[in-house]
Amino acid sequence: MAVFTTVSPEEASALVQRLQLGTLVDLRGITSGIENTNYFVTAEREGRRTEYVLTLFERLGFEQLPFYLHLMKHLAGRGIPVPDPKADASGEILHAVCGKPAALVDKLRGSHQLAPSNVHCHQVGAMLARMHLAGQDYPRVQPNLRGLPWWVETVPSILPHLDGAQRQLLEDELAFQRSHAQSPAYLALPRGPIHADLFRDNVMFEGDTLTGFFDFYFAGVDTFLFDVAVCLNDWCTDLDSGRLDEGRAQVFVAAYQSVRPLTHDEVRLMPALLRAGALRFWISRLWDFHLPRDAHMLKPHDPGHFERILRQRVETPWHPEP
Ligand SMILES: Nc1ncnc2c1ncn2[C@@H]1O[C@H](COP(=O)(O)OP(=O)(O)O)[C@@H](O)[C@H]1O
Ligand SMILES: N[C@@H](CCOP(=O)(O)O)C(=O)O
Repeated sequence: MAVFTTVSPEEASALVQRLQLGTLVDLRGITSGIENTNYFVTAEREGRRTEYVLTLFERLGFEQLPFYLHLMKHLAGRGIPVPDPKADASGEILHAVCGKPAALVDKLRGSHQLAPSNVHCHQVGAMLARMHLAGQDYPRVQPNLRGLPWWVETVPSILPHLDGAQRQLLEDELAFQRSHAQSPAYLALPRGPIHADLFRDNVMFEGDTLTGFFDFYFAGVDTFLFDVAVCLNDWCTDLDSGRLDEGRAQVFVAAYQSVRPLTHDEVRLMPALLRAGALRFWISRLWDFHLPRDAHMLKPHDPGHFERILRQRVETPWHPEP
């Protein structure tokens, strides 16, 4: 489960009061998730109950968090359905609970769509593009902290845990991505704040209607194409084989392009970015699996899934239809 830090009702109650949200009526640990401690918090004010999500950040520090929290506020202010962080009387949205950095945000309505069809891919694609456009005037800058420099730093600690074929694949792909990242076409790709982890379990639907995106704590300034690739590798991928589902992928990209058309180079570089998106999550899953922080408390995701996806993307490059 992902409650690394136990929050008492007294501590949660003090926060709820400080944020002038009424009185605490319920506090429930959330057992999914792998990064942070999360609780559902219910508060009552003037006879009305509202649900929030309390997150205690277990890896990120006070210096990195303003980028994520203000980005959510910025996007929420522009009509993108993302949780709005709650401020105290002085306007501060980054709090401290149990000595850890913490935030309290709106709980989004709905549930995850874990078996997405074209209808869901269409909505995520269009909303992703809206989010990219809405983020373009966001003034804060922070790189994607799970980008190339982190891959380069992390791979040596993972290699001893792999067999020969896996080592070869990881080293070859890292070399390819390092060289690709120097190419003029890559360096000229459109950039801005991206979510960078918009998987099926970070999006909510009510029925077939998208109600929001959450979990912005891997966001950063990076190429928009990387965000599209991360989504295609999850929303439009057959989970057993790792193959891209051509139909869903075309729908996703067409919906994205109906809001923000891809440039010629974005279309051209799609295969390399699909590989980058697969590599990023293969590395983080291997890292969580072989070098866990607190093994009894979390269930690492299967790294083999992204190894399969990476092999598929190398063998079968994919471009969207014009
Ligand atoms: N703002 C939110 N609204 C509704 N549910 C949320 C929200 N934030 C988190 N959750 C729930 O908590 C779970 C774990 O959150 P997540 O951000 O994925 O954790 P972690 O960052 O630890 O991986 C999600 O799968 C979702 O069910
Ligand atoms: N989406 C990533 C893991 C990140 O965890 P999250 O629970 O914060 O989304 C993966 O599937 O490896």
